[in-house]
Amino acid sequence: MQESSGADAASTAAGERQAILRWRRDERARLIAARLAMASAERAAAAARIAARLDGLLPELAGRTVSLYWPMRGEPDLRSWLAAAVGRGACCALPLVVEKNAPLVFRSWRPGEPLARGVWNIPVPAEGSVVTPDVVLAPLVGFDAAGYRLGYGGGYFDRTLAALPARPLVIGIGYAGAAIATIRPLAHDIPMDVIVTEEAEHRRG
Ligand SMILES: Nc1nc2c(c(=O)[nH]1)N(C=O)[C@@H](CNc1ccc(C(=O)N[C@@H](CCC(=O)O)C(=O)O)cc1)CN2
Ligand SMILES: Nc1ncnc2c1ncn2[C@@H]1O[C@H](COP(=O)(O)OP(=O)(O)OP(=O)(O)O)[C@@H](O)[C@H]1O
Repeated sequence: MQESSGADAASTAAGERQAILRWRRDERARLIAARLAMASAERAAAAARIAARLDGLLPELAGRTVSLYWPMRGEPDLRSWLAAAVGRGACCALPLVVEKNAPLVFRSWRPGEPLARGVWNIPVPAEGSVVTPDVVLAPLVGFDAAGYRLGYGGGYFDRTLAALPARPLVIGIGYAGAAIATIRPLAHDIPMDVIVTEEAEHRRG
């Protein structure tokens, strides 16, 4: 019957989605553990190489608004790059979860300005004004050759990029070891324009 095969198709699709979400949860755990197993000197060396690539990709920072992130769980630490970017005339910003399952908000921040604790205890600007970045550096847990990013599973960057009035330049940031064959993209996943690791720059398309 028409209805029952439609219902079967819908439940197959829902089952497949559940399987993908479970698989992603396991991949996240594996990739985060691998990253945390890197020696801190190795992570720092990789971050320095990522920073040098960013300088090549973003030679002109004056007047641009760039969102970064406060590193956690072994993410590449680009805070000294942020300080240098401010020195070159960029407005830097950090993301903030203002509401669960809603887009992120970006607040301007420069070294020395006060921080407060956000979700997961992530430091967030206490006072910065809300800005709309034209470059977004999105930390990633995993990525694939099509430019899709796996994050911590909150869907925050996808929601944020979907909600911004104009599409910023989106740069995924991670270690070369975060490469996987596919993140098994779903309809809501928005690919990065470029993914930068210590080893390479992967451009979409
Ligand atoms: N350094 C850094 N800051 C960042 C991000 C990031 O990836 N890195 N974010 C990038 O988005 C935002 C925070 N992202 C978050 C993503 C998920 C959850 C969270 O509560 N996750 C659930 C699991 C969700 C699920 O699997 O359904 C949990 O851990 O319980 C919290 C914050 C903003 N700040
Ligand atoms: N634009 C959107 N609108 C509504 N829900 C969304 C949107 N984008 C993502 N989601 C939901 O968020 C959930 C998590 O998405 P996903 O697994 O892609 O997160 P992530 O990219 O790993 O996390 P994050 O960006 O927070 O680091 C999914 O179940 C998805 O349905």
